[in-house]
Amino acid sequence: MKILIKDTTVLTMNSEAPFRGDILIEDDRIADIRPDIPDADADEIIQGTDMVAAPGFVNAHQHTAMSLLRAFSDDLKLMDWLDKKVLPAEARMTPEDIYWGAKLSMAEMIRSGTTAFADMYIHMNEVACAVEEVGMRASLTRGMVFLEDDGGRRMNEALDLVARWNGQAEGRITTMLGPHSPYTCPPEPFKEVIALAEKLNLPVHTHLAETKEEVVTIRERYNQTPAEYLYNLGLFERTHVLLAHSVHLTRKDIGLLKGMKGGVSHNPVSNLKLGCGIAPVLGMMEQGITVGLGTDGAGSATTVDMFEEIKAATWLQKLDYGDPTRLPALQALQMATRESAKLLNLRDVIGTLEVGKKADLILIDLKKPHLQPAHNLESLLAYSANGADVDTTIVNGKVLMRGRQLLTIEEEELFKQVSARAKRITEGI
Ligand SMILES: CSC[C@H]1O[C@@H](n2cnc3c(O)ncnc32)[C@H](O)[C@@H]1O
Ligand SMILES: [Zn+2]
Repeated sequence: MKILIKDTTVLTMNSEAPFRGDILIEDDRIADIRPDIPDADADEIIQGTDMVAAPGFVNAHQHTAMSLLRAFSDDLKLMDWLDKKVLPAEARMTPEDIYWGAKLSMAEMIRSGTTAFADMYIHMNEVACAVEEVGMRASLTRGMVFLEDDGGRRMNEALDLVARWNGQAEGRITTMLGPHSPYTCPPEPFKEVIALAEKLNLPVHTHLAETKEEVVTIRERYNQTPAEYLYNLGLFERTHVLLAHSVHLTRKDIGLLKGMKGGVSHNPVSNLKLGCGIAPVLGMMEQGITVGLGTDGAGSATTVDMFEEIKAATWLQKLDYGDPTRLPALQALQMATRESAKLLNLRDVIGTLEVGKKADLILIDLKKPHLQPAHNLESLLAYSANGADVDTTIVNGKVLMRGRQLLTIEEEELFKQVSARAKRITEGI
């Protein structure tokens, strides 16, 4: 199968300036990028005039099925929100609910230009089924809380997910192990997970230092910061690690993360809405730590549109430093693409438009009042564009949305399913 995107503006997300050209996709890969590629034997030609072709966004931290809890409970502190609202609702979620919730998030992600995501949640087999069907790329993790003895059930589910799904769906699905956080995972089970991750060569996906309360709790329990806790367990030297949040880090903590494989998913909209604080994004980057972008679940962030994260990320750093030159447009866009791809351990696979990489890309329609005139494309995309400007979304060489029509998700049925399920799950809570 050959798809030729003609006469478009190519933004690779590497350092070169945007340029006019064609993009040839052969099967699942980008085969050529240059002006005037002959269209003789293309199976499909997409006219890219007035569009920007860019790598699809990589959402580095999601709880996809939490879309079922969108706008269910807002304006609460993290622990009140989790304990009083989210956990009771999650206890009612069936595997089928998770399947439909994940699909709802995927519809929103495809519509807003995300092609890959990292997900930590429960009933992940159903999320994998939805990913296989819908055609996105995902790194899936069974989130594990070890606050009471479950006879190894969560760990078995995590390993079962790995055995069944790692490398499946034409290689679009990869897996990680997911101890939820320092405050829900005591040292012994955490160490067990780290040993397994090292043995099975799997990355670890966890939350870190999201709130000040977490810092106080870990100090009371272990006389350490949350980052010291993970460091002293040996996590950073043993495997690739994806750390969500990392808002409350000391200078010393940042030093402990330096040199780690993997890095940090910054989730600025969730952090803003839950009043968590501003992550030391530039401080981490100065130490060479990879910082990508994620939304967190729609239950906290309310949307999973990466354009919102890009805006929030850059504006927060400008505000924090009182300096508008900080975290400029291209760097914020790179966080959402190339840097997040590194966090998913897919550095050589996706995240930039390059010949030989997987064909995960989007076309953004510039013929919109808020995207004219086109003085500077990077500024337009980072500061003016939104998810609804995405015209076409392609993953692994397959078109998932063309002209804003979803091709692998039937939305009428989806909306019917999620509204009934969301009502049942949340009733009376
Ligand atoms: C055990 S699966 C993952 C678990 O994480 C919960 N969660 C959602 N958002 C957050 C957040 O911002 N911080 C910590 N934990 C979060 C989710 O509800 C699941 O229970
Ligand atoms: Zn999270």
